[in-house]
Amino acid sequence: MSTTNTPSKTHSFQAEVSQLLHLVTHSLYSNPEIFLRELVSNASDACDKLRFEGLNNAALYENDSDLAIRITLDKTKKTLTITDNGIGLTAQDAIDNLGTIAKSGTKDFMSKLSGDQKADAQLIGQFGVGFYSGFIVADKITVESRRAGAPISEGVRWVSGGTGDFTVETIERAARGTSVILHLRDDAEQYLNAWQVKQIVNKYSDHISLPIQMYKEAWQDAKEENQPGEMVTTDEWETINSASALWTRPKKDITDEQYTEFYKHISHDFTAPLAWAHNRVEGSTEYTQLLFIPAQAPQDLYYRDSKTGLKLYVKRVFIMDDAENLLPHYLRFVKGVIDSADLPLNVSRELLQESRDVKTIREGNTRRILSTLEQLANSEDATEQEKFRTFYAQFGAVLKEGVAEDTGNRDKIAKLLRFASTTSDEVSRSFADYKASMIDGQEAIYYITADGLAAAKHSPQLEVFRKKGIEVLLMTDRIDEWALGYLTEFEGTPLQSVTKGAVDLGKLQDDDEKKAAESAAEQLKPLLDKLEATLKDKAKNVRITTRLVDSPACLVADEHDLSPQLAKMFKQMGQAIPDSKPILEINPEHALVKRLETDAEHFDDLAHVIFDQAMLADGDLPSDPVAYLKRVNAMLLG
Ligand SMILES: Nc1ncnc2c1ncn2[C@@H]1O[C@H](COP(=O)(O)OP(=O)(O)OP(=O)(O)O)[C@@H](O)[C@H]1O
Repeated sequence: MSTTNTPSKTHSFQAEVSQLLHLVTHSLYSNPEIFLRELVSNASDACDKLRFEGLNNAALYENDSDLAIRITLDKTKKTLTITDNGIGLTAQDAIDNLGTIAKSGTKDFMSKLSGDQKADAQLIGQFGVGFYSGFIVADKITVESRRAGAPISEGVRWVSGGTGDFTVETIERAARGTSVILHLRDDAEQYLNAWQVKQIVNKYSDHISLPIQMYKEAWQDAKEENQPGEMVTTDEWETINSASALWTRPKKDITDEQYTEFYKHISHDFTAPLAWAHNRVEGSTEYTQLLFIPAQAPQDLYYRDSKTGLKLYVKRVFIMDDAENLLPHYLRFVKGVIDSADLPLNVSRELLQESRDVKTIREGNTRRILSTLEQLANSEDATEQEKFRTFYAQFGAVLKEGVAEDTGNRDKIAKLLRFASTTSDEVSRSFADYKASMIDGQEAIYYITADGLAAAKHSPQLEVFRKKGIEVLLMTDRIDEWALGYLTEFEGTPLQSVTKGAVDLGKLQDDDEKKAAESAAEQLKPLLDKLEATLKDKAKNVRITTRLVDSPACLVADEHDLSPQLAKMFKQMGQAIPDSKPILEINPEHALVKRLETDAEHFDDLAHVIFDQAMLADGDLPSDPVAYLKRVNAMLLG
């Protein structure tokens, strides 16, 4: 037992902690029992940390290497205590870690709070807020701890009633590790019932790889005859969970609920995963993979320093979080565990980069994730299909990065891509679907990139495709243009942007159309020259097109120039790009174009208006909007 050494000192909680505690202590919880999951999870993390530090410093074990988590109940004092013999806390650790919010998951949670107590309480129930969840059931928490390897005299006692402050004092503590003592509220006395606590541990924490122990209960007959017997607590410890790392167990012994709980434990995501893949891989490199595909993108998915990668274990010893070398960057949304049988226990991040085993594991993981996604995408089952839709809505844009990043799997990734098209507003058309509905004589897969669905759908460039009944894929993700730069064909069929270069409809354009276009180009040569001269600051050149039906003109990029979309994206990213002017294509059949030939007086204004309107049709502003308006107004009044 512990004795006090120094007087206690009072500290204030960080403002966010006070805010969080106010909510925790003043709300009614839909799911109060999650406090146990959170505290057992912390105890397990503390043991993992000791195992890891112990690899280089066996003295930290203090001759006791049997790591375990113990839960004890004291009906008289009304306390529930969770004790671990993990890494423990120094006094400073206790001040720093139990007085501030470190966990990004908790910050995430705080940002989701609505201010509506009922809704927020529901959120805590699902989410859990780490250590502070203890205050859901306790009106006072005492933490007693000693850091592994520290002298007995350097134990610490941290006490708080869950309001603005906490006290910290130095104590003597023989046992290494931490005890979290919950002084239960009157309305939380059900957690003094051993049977109930066991149920909760089974529900949420069965996957924890350490033994979670409680005193065994045994039936005792009554001492006097005709009196009822009762369950009594013995002084023998009993392990109440399976106590083997979940990924080491055979698949058939693991329920969906257990997989889901495990996912929540490692990811801090409160939504169940969409799918998982669990395999023991044998061969030149041996490892176990347990990979999860989440149902919801984290907020930091696109941040440069977002947490990526998997937890790495070597022969069940925890080595590191976020081992980014185990997955390519475009699969950074995947969560899970890799347990390698071959890597050395002292493996460092630097070593991981060079290891052949790691390369093999990364390739294996990539294959597995892509095939899991393929299964969902191709499933006949409506629920599985819905899962793929959810996946794609959350992570489709990230997956596209793989087209550029992962040459070896480019074809596999291309099969998973989905787009809206001129025949479907829903992002559901695959390249294969597209190919299956190509019309006779069609030789390419046509696509257009634009800022949004409306701009894409109404683009003048699509007019001829509509007229001929040719489907065009509508690509509206910022990354599409860039990714498509790496994908020139799909299973032998070339991909062609309808906004780049001259439209080449190949066999789809009949001879009469071709001839008509050629003769128009010849006839209108003087007009084209004049337009080019007038618009020399805006357009690279001006030419006749057959792609337009209802619109007078459109802008296209030259075959080898950056498309306007990509140019815009690079500009937004602050990158310098060569200045390239678009080509103005005009529709010789359109009345406005015809007017150009006859109305010399308004030629200049009309030429500029036609150019600026082509910009507007692409969803862009004319370079001088006021000049544009003046010209239009003058013409309206003229
Ligand atoms: N049993 C324990 N032993 C040692 N340290 C602990 C223990 N419980 C909590 N801590 C310390 O307190 C910190 C705060 O715990 P909390 O549960 O609020 O968030 P967290 O555990 O950091 O979040 P995450 O679960 O994302 O790691 C932990 O990071 C850890 O340093």
